[in-house]
Amino acid sequence: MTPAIRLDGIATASAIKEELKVRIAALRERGIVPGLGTLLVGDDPGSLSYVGGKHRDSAEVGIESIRVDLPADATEAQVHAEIAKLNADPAVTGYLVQLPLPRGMDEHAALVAVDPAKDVDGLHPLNLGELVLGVDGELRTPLPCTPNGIIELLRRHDVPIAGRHAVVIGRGLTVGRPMGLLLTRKGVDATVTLAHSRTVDLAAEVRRADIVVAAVGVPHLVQPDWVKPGAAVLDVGVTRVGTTASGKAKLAGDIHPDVAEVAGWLSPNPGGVGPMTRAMLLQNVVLSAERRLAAA
Ligand SMILES: Nc1nc2c(c(=O)[nH]1)N[C@@H](CN(C=O)c1ccc(C(=O)N[C@@H](CCC(=O)O)C(=O)O)cc1)CN2
Repeated sequence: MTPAIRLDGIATASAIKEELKVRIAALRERGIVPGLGTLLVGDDPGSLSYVGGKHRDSAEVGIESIRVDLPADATEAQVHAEIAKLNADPAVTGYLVQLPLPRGMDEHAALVAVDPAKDVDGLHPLNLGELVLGVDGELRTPLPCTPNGIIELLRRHDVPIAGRHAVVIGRGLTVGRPMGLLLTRKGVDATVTLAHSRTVDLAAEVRRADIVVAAVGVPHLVQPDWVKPGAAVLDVGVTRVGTTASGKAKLAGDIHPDVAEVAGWLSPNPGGVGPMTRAMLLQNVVLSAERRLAAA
């Protein structure tokens, strides 16, 4: 069998960024300068790298950066004080609280405290609620970045979705749960199985899938003999499995590399879903600025 077509997140995100540059220039011409805020608490190496990437992307397309970093021992009161400042700052079109927060900190309380109109992660309960309620209609709220990036990656590679069976592995807030909602929206029209750690026979579920989204953080969980020949496979989970001789982090995805011999399409990891997550974040900032202009 021919090896899987690569679902290239870097090239696709690049194309999206070029499209966004045009919209950002139009906003700037009308006096609107889009600004992305981030709040990072602690020094988790993954989070530091992801937040750095978000600001590099912003600079590339003409979005201003407002970056707030707090130490890992910051108090919950300090975190909420920074959230209040970001809510009030007119330079911040939209912002996000980078997850995970340090152990013991209340993530739900932090997400609820974000002004829903500035939530560019689409993770505020009101915006997630709109996604549930508006599953068949036009949405005016931001969509969660990773699931939206996955749909966009599939669409831009002409992977058929409507009527196909998708198996999503993982029920987390940022990927698994919203992924099921996005895949079943009118116009997307997949049939979804949402699998998790208590799923009885995960391999059997995955074998029935035309589209597999793995977001659990278990290195090489999905084996080649689990995958239906020709399926589209998206590798979302990342685990740091050590360091290279030069001190760089060694990363492993949820998909065994030999799946490339069976799948029809495969997203590399890194270079697949991660850059698409960042592109969808920029898109949410632009949408938020455009909505504000339309409402003025
Ligand atoms: N507030 C949020 N926190 C987190 C989210 C989220 O959507 N909102 N999702 C994940 C992490 N994530 C977003 O922040 C994210 C993950 C990966 C990448 C990325 O660009 N990955 C690159 C590799 C980067 C590296 O080498 O470290 C790739 O896959 O090529 C961006 C964002 C949890 N937290």
